[in-house]
Amino acid sequence: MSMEYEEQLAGSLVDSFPKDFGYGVENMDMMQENLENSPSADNKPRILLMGLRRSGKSSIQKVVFHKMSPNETLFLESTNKIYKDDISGSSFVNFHIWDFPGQVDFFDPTFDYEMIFRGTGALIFVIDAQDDYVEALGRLHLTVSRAFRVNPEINFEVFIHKVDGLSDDHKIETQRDIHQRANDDLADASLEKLHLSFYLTSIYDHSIFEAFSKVVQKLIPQLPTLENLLNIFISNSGIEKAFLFDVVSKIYIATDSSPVDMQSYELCCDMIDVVIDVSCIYGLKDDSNSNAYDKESLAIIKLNNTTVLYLKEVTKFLALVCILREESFERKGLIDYNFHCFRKAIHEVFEVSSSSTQRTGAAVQSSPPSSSGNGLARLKSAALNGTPRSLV
Ligand SMILES: Nc1nc2c(ncn2[C@@H]2O[C@H](COP(=O)(O)OP(=O)(O)OP(=O)(O)O)[C@@H](O)[C@H]2O)c(=O)[nH]1
Repeated sequence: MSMEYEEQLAGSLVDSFPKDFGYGVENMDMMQENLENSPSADNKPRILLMGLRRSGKSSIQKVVFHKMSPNETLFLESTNKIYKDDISGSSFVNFHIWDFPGQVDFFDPTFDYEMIFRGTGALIFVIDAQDDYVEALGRLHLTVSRAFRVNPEINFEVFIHKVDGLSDDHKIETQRDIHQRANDDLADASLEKLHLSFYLTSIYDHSIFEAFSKVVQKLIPQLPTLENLLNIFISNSGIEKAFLFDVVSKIYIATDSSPVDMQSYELCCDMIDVVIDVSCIYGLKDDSNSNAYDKESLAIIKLNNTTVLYLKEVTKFLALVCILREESFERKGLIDYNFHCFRKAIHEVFEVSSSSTQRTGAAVQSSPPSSSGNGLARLKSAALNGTPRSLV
């Protein structure tokens, strides 16, 4: 079985990867040198955060990528200029997020929206669901129609945000209404080809991480290969669900093809918090070079409902988190062997993709989170400001 498994994994690596996005791999030193000399080193894909004033754009960015606790966002000041955030220093996901001030004036000659939209992978438009959203819908239409004309390849994502203040019925009704009106506006403008995806989000639960995961996944050209590897891994190991997580942001960059249920995702996010917290408190060595998340990172949590959570390091940025039944965990040797093959395959996937991005000069993840730099600081702050939920 194991040989077959390796063959299947190898087979699935034959896919060729589009070369426009770059992601993290582990043997980075050589690559970093090349990149520093590369003129296009800063040519990273862009995710734009747009929406009316106070809709929650900066909060989303701070909570997801800077581990700010949701309550602290109450004190965020209004953004007055475009804030460019390069989150690639400590995360697998290698892109820029541009947070726009509430009112972007497309008619302002100093605002070169063509240049901005041309290099954009995804445009997230945030609508405050607790407010009257008529004005926001008008703005959404103006923004996406302009962007679409400049670059029809952009993924248009609408976050119906702050839904923590809404009842379940109200949430569904708001989503239906916004969906209907936004698409009617597009149909009136003969823009039926422009596809909008909608998400109900809040920074006070995991919905914002889940939505961001889906946005980011659409930008990962290797996604089908990753899903394929995860499917093969879980079916040969008796595992029920597996997520490949970016540890710092807790975005899952891929999962197997069985449906994602929110509780499983939350459980896995919480496990990452626990592992990093415990590692920060008890796992760091005295020298300042040690890292809270490293090659040795591994955790097994047995729940009282015969479920086992299993976390293992895959790369400097990625962890595999699995949910399985206790009886399947009895074959831990098999799971570990299959994991070994899976890990090897993941490394090959990103080595192939990074060597192809190097050849084309596109951006790749250049600096792993050094213990003294951003990475550890963020992991440490993750430990201090983990998500506001306790273990489910
Ligand atoms: N209830 C609730 N409040 C939120 C949520 N997200 C953000 N907020 C609050 O919304 C307010 C505005 O958030 P910001 O992130 O500053 O909004 P912004 O869109 O960046 O605003 P500008 O910089 O003015 O464009 C803050 O008080 C946040 O605490 C959410 O999911 N739920």
